[in-house]
Amino acid sequence: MNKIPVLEIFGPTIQGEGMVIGQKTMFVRTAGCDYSCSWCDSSFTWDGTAKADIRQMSANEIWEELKAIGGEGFSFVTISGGNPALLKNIDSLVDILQQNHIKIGLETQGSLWQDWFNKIDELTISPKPPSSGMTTDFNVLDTILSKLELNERKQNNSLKIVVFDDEDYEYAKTVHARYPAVPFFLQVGNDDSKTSDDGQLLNRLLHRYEQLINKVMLDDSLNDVKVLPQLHTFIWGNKRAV
Ligand SMILES: C[S@@+](CC[C@H](N)C(=O)[O-])C[C@H]1O[C@@H](n2cnc3c(N)ncnc32)[C@H](O)[C@@H]1O
Ligand SMILES: Nc1nc2[nH]cc(C(=O)O)c2c(=O)[nH]1
Ligand code: SF4
Ligand SMILES: [Mg+2]
Repeated sequence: MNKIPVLEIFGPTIQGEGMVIGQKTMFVRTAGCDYSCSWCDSSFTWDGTAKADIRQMSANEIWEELKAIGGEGFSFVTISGGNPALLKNIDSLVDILQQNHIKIGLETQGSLWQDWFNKIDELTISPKPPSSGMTTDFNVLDTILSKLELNERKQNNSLKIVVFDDEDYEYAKTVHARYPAVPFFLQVGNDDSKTSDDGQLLNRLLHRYEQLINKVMLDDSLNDVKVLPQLHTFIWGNKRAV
């Protein structure tokens, strides 16, 4: 079957995270994940609660829907999930987007490789810290990062670690020390990703952002790093598909 399981197609919005934060983009969110992070803000992609909303779509159908929703108002598409790296046939979607001169971002956790990673313009790998309950297979991560390094295309890669607590922070330092040449982002963890009280959430996240900044500023082992919030949560809270 040549279809891609899709849960959401939305935008244009801004990329709220990481290496191209602020970028105007459409999103394609695939269903299914090989992880089950304790704090996943998109758990509906894998926990069965949105099973009825999954659509099996061809790459062409996804492209048509992107145009139907986004009109002429986009030149960038971000593929996220779930873990899009579970899906070999995203290759066909990547090809269609490139034929139409659309730049492509990818969000994935670094547990699986696909050859189509080589065609992604802005590739974010987000290994998971201890608080997620997941364990990083550093052999796999090494392989993925060395494949990207060998890639001749001039693409941009980055590592982005979400931090919830001190143990996560130490984990982030380990990852940065292992791959010092890869652009490195720290992201504030949202520990209340179900609340609909946007005001309270904003206060909480701003406070946590300040704490993370303060910590990094005093830390000589994290110098060439960028510390970011999830900008979209500041604006839209925990709302879905924004
Ligand atoms: C929902 S995931 C989907 C892509 C891929 N599975 C991954 O984890 O990289 C997209 C991004 O959201 C981050 N994320 C998920 N839950 C979060 C939370 N509660 N707070 C902050 N970031 C979160 C992930 O770490 C990842 O960088
Ligand atoms: N605006 C916005 N930015 C994002 N960056 C990463 C997202 C994701 O869920 O992968 C995301 C998202 O869902 N919305
Ligand atoms: S890897 Fe990403 S989508 Fe999968 S459970 Fe973790 S945060 Fe959620
Ligand atoms: Mg998200």
